[in-house]
Amino acid sequence: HKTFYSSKSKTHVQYHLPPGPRALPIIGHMHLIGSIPHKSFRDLCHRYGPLIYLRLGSVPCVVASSPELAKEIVGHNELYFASRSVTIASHHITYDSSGFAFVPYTPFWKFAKKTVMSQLLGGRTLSQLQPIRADELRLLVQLLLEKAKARRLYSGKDDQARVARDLARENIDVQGLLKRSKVTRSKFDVLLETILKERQELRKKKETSDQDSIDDGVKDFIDILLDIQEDDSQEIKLTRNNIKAIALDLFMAGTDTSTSASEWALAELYNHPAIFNKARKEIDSVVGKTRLIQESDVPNLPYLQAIMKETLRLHPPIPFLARESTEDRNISGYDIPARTAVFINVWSINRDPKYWADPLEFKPERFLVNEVVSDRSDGAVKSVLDVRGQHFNLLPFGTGRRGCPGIWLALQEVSAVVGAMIQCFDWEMKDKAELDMSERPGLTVPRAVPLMLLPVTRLNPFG
Ligand code: HEM
Repeated sequence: HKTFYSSKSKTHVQYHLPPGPRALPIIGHMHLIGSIPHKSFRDLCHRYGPLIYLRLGSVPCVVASSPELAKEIVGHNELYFASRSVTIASHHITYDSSGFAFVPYTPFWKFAKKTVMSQLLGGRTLSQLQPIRADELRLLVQLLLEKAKARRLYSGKDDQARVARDLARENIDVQGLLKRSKVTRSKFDVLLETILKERQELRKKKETSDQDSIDDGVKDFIDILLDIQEDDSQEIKLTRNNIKAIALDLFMAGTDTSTSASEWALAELYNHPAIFNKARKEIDSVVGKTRLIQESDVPNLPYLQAIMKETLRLHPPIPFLARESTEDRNISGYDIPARTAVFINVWSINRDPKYWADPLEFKPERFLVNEVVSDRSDGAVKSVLDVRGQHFNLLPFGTGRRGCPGIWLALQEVSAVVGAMIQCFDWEMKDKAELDMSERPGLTVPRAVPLMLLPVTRLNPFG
């Protein structure tokens, strides 16, 4: 039992906290967290149980590492754990928390999330922008075909979005370092201001001209946000900073995650040629050999979908869900005081032999037949174990109202990209060794060693 001062009731309250190691003065348990926090959390949970209490500097934290606890915390009690704590760096980089991914649970967050879910990442916008994504995939495959001709290694470095992506990564790597985050933000700001100004000029031109030719009816994220800003009937008036912060949030949350998932998928496929060949057979029989795979093929490719799920299970790009409690809650017999940082260790749940057979093996087959679960107690509705947040032993996208709004986009797009890599190329390594599968230290889970493979053209869908 520990006594805390409660600012709400203005009294001292006794809490029955979850177990944990002994804390040091000032730093608390900081010294126990290594460069890969989700691994340190797993090791501590092995010693002290699936729910532990830590103090990271002055921040009280709870780590949960079982599906049952995940269900109790972010499922049954989701309303009390729907906030996020704001670090100084993330506050600064996201325009003083004017966005929504890294902010607490507030009316603004609700408005922004609703807007993002229904408009920016809603079905209509995503299908309208589908031709742009298809074009990007075509360009990527063409680039790789050229590399294959020249027998050059591909490391993703030719990507035009590299500058922006590196900036996003820079922020993640230096979390907490205010100085660096200021530099990162001002570089982002230059990029965003240019885009906004161009767009506003185009909108003005459109207003003054009656040419329909400027307007193709397709609106991207910035257009939609500017429309909302100009619409006086909206419950909240968006500021320029809000628009920039929301655009940045989507960019930061969507880029490294999708890259990490496709890179890990390709690395696992390289190490498992039988799985690679099985996926290729499926693509050949569904898509054929005369055209490039596209997003709309993905629903007809169950094995490719299983490969994506298995990749997200073993290599969740965001290894733990980071939430904050807004009220005192009792979870599994222990007290979690208000304003405690709460981490759900998705990565360790995904690798726990209690919940998965052969957890460290890359086996997409587990998602085809074996793990069919019943959604209803009468067994009437059956579905294959899914990644969308209803099965608490597999939460790569989180769950509930604070869950990832980019699930549909990510699953479609990353699957199509990986599918194209399987359909069009064989992959070789200079020395034919097994790939190094270690993770790079940090808060997301990129590969420690960049994936360097040589594409060999197997099929040119354009030729
Ligand atoms: C493989 C790709 C992706 C993975 C694994 C992933 C995973 C996640 C996870 C675990 C969370 C936290 C959820 C929670 O706390 O319950 C999250 C939040 C978020 N994701 Fe994704 N994500 C991916 C792609 C994307 C894409 C493509 C976008 C947008 C274009 C996106 C936008 C966001 C946003 C804005 C949030 C914050 C939501 C909020 O705080 O309410 N993500 N994502």
